[in-house]
Amino acid sequence: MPSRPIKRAKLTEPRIPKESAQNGADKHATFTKWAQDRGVETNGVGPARLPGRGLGLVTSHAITKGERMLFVPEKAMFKPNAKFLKAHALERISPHAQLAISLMAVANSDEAPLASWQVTWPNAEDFHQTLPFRWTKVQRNRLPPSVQQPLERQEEDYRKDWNAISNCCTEHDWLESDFLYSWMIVNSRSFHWKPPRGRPGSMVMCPFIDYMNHGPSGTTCNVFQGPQGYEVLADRDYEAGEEVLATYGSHSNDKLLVHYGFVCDSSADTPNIDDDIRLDHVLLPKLSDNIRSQLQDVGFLGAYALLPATNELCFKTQVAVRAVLLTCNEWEYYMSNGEDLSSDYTAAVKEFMRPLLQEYHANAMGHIKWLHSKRPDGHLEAAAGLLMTRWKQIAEALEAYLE
Ligand SMILES: C[S@@+](CC[C@H](N)C(=O)[O-])C[C@H]1O[C@@H](n2cnc3c(N)ncnc32)[C@H](O)[C@@H]1O
Repeated sequence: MPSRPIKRAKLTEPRIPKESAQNGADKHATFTKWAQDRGVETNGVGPARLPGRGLGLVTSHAITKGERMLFVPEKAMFKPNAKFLKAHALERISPHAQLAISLMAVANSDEAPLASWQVTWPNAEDFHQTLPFRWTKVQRNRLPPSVQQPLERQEEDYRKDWNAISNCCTEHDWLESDFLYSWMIVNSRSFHWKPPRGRPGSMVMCPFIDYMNHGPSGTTCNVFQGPQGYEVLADRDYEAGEEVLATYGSHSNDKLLVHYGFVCDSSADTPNIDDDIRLDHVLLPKLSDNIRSQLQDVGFLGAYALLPATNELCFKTQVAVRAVLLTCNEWEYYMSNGEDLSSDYTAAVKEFMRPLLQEYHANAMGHIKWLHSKRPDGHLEAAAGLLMTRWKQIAEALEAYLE
């Protein structure tokens, strides 16, 4: 293969100083030292490889509830390069693009000051496998309908960002694939930082905390922004060897899949209060224009869902179906009070939804069968594995409700 000029060096292959050009545990030890030299405090936690989730943070000794596990001072954060952005008239591009292009600039500089950190990040191929944004058309056509909209939005955001910085990349002879990689790194590992004393906020990268994997609300450590930096406190007592999680937000698995390329457990045995099974594509076509317009007026049009953790339809769905079944008076009473005026319509709502959910269940089973037929031995590659997991969650939630 012809060698490429240094300026075009890919972010996937950062120029790495000799002392950090190591494999496995060594590169993490080098990075840990690099982070500590910049003021990052670690207490009893370190990186480890975990099946099915890349790297994560694991306790090396017992930790008591409330103890500080990590601290990342502001000075250790990587921030958008204001000087670079100003020089290229890029101050008004999105915060995401500002951070991504600043990351590219630093990675392509002669010093490559983040190299020890970069080698701990996933490579472009990891993103291609797990992010629907990078999947083939065939794989994307197998996604649940509820995932299509956020996926289109993400693509639109990326396209806007690329259009905004493409001239700058041409000027520096940087490739779009490098920007895309940088954009995906920011997408999956950045934080919002609002400095004290009213200084403007931005998206930033925080060394070490970015090892932390996600857990649903109520199952994770407390990660919060203090005046000096980001802090992680133990939410409970930990034994040595336990994974320490953060929550990226109370996101459904659809959102986690589109945005981060994974899904959390979500079943009756492992209830995940953040997950929902979106039903817009089954319910909206059954609502007349008149009903839709009434729902729009009261802010209840769309975002209908089945909640697997409680095995119930969400309140919005209850309202929408009651808009079809009840008189105007009864419907308004239900909306205001959360209960029916006279007889309880919960069973009638369920009967209304039953054929729609049965059809969606048949659809889910069709996808599961197709995925299984591709690899009857069960060894699915990453994208197919994620699709299989999500369709199984959808099918199980629908079955539980229909029972
Ligand atoms: C901030 S990074 C966490 C560190 C990452 N696991 C790594 O190997 O570098 C976020 C990425 O970790 C993975 N991840 C986070 N939480 C996960 C989870 N609960 N299950 C599986 N993968 C997870 C996803 O690929 C996500 O985009």
